[in-house]
Amino acid sequence: MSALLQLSSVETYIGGSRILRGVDLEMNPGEVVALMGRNGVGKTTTLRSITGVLSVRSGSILFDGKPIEKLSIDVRARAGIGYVPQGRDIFPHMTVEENLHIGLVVHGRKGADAKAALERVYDLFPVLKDMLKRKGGVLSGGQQQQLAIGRALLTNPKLLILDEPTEGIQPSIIDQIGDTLKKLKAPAAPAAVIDQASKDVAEITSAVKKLKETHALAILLVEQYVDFCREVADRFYAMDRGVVVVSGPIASLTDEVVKEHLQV
Ligand SMILES: Nc1ncnc2c1ncn2[C@@H]1O[C@H](COP(=O)(O)OP(=O)(O)OP(=O)(O)O)[C@@H](O)[C@H]1O
Repeated sequence: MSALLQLSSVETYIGGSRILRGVDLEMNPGEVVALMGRNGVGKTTTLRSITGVLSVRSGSILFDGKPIEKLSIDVRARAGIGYVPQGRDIFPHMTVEENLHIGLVVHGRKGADAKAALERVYDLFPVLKDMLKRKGGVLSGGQQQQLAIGRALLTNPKLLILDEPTEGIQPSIIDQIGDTLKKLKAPAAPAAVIDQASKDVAEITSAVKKLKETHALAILLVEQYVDFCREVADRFYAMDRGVVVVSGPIASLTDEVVKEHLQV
């Protein structure tokens, strides 16, 4: 099978600093790949180099067999690269419907074509159809992520890039907060918070799994939450200081690897 995406020796600079120091990464069509690593090692920079938000200094990026490293963000998006940035980037004061319509307008989809694209998103994420008139900002974290993914799907991407889909709702962190609060003898409130966080992560997990089952779509996700990666990814890459230090099938992401390369 020929690779959908291939990064070879990619070097990217930010303000004179060499942030990526020769990244090699490959994805096949339909694969879910987790890009992992501690804070500041270059994961988001790698994603931005692929989408074109940052330009690469040297090395090559092939998408569908063609070099894309010199193309603009728009051209890469039209070639089939969909991107959901960190923080999801939805408009909190606009309704779900308006958020999706903006996606259609930006990508020039109209009429029957636009309607079909929307129906596909509603089929995948029925909760969005139930909440069309709600403001984006009042949705739960899991629902906001579905909205952001839904909007990115309106371009019919071959590759969907997700930057930290569980960001801000990691139960491990909330658990710790919960434990601290429990020690302060206030168990009621944190239990509710933990329930919501687990629900959000469950929703995001199921959204990614659903995409995996129903689309010939490859997904590259940056994620620090190891259990989530083990649940959804086929393979992983772990980065350290601007290079990939270990990669393999997700089953080879052992606790030792986590301890050596991922744990803070
Ligand atoms: N706009 C910027 N200006 C200067 N340095 C930056 C900028 N953006 C990122 N960096 C630096 O580049 C390095 C890599 O950042 P990057 O965001 O790619 O890391 P990351 O692995 O995604 O980590 P995180 O999980 O913290 O986002 C960091 O050391 C960061 O300080």
